[in-house]
Amino acid sequence: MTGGIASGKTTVSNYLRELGAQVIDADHVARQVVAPGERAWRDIQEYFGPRYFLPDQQLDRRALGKLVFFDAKAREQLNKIIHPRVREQFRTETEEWSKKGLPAIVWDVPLLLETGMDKMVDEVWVVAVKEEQQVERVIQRDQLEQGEAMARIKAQMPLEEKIKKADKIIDANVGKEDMFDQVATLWKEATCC
Ligand SMILES: Nc1ncnc2c1ncn2[C@@H]1O[C@H](COP(=O)(O)OP(=O)(O)OP(=O)(O)O)[C@@H](O)[C@H]1O
Repeated sequence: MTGGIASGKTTVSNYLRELGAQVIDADHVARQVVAPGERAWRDIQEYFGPRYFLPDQQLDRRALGKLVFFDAKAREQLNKIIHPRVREQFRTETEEWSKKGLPAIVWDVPLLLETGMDKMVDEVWVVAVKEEQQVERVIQRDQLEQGEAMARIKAQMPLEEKIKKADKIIDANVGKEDMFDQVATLWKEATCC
């Protein structure tokens, strides 16, 4: 499952958990793989240096985030370090959960299409929200100015492109209850028979 910023991915994945889905969350995995001592943590130290680490050895996500927002080469390098580890962790966790006989496993990955991870799944679900609605949700949730919210939205792959690659679309322009009805139907289809 994927979708733009503040489209409703977390809301959908929390509901999927209620329905009994096992959800693997990319934000969580991305934090796991840079934990002190992990391979990506070591690679980041080697390439970016100690200034991007806090006194307790944790990665200074804010400092590194600032750097890669403005520096495309640094961003590319960081992605090169982190993405393979994230993919590996997804594969391992999925194998473990599959052995337990779960009917389906949901990957909640904001950059599913951008990173090519869509090639690793059976079905791509896109949580789709109109830009006006998205701007409103970003402004409200993150307390941002309109321009800043817009800049974040524009930095992402356009919704039309995501929709082209989707097997299933969740319309997130409607209220939560209506959105949950769609999710319940998709979950039933994916897990039945
Ligand atoms: N169908 C909906 N109707 C109204 N509000 C919604 C709906 N879906 C989500 N929201 C609200 O929109 C905001 C963003 O939703 P959510 O955090 O689930 O998005 P997200 O895609 O996980 O965001 P991000 O990737 O930026 O963390 C939240 O405040 C959430 O309560």
